[in-house]
Amino acid sequence: MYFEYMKSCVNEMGIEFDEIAYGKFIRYSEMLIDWNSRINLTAITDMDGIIKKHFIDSLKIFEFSPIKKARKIIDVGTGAGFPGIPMKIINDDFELTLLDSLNKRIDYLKEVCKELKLENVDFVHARAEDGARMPEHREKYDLAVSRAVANMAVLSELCLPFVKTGGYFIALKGPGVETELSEAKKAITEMGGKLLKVINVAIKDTDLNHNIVVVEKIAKTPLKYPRQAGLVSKNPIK
Ligand SMILES: C[S@@+](CC[C@H](N)C(=O)[O-])C[C@H]1O[C@@H](n2cnc3c(N)ncnc32)[C@H](O)[C@@H]1O
Repeated sequence: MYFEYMKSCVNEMGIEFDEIAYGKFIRYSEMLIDWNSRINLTAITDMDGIIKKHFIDSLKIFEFSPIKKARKIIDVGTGAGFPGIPMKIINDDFELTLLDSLNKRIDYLKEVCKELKLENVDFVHARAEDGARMPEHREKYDLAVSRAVANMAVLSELCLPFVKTGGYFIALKGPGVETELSEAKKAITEMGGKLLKVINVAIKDTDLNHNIVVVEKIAKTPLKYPRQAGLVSKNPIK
């Protein structure tokens, strides 16, 4: 029912979309609804909402086309797998790490990836503040992505330490991003980042207007960051 809709949204970004990918999205939506009755994953439970507000919203990240070249991507605070899993379904050319601080969500993500036969996916149960201090994760990624986890100042401290110099951190944001960005200038610079661009995207057949905030990593993050869990959100860098 949503095949043509998804195909046209994805094709618009210069990416192929076929029945196999569509079948995976449908199975993913079924698992999301099923697991959501036992563990809290999402407030959006109707098919139309899942397709547009979760799947297409996540895939809009490819509007910034240089990320098609990323080979190692981490999704910080992935929750029910957004945006990481939709990205992986339509483009299998990268290694994906899904990080979340809630173990029940990690269990669910493992089941989804097994069921959808998604390969080269790693699962990390940790707070981002701790994960980014682990040598196997620190400055090891071409791209860190995150949606609906924290404001830009906090998120920059949580995500940029994972990114290699020359890589990107991308936050998927709703309206009102300008205020957040003006309050995050210092945090982005401190973490070795530079705001590259904000891409405004519309989701077809909805009134949703979202923003893809692209930050380039231009220098190493000082070792004192991220600060310990609790401090980052309680006392954001300003
Ligand atoms: C509102 S949900 C958003 C989930 C998903 N990214 C989405 O867009 O639907 C926020 C998620 O971030 C996780 N989270 C919040 N703070 C975190 C932190 N410091 N480190 C790791 N995960 C965190 C929560 O456990 C939750 O799963």
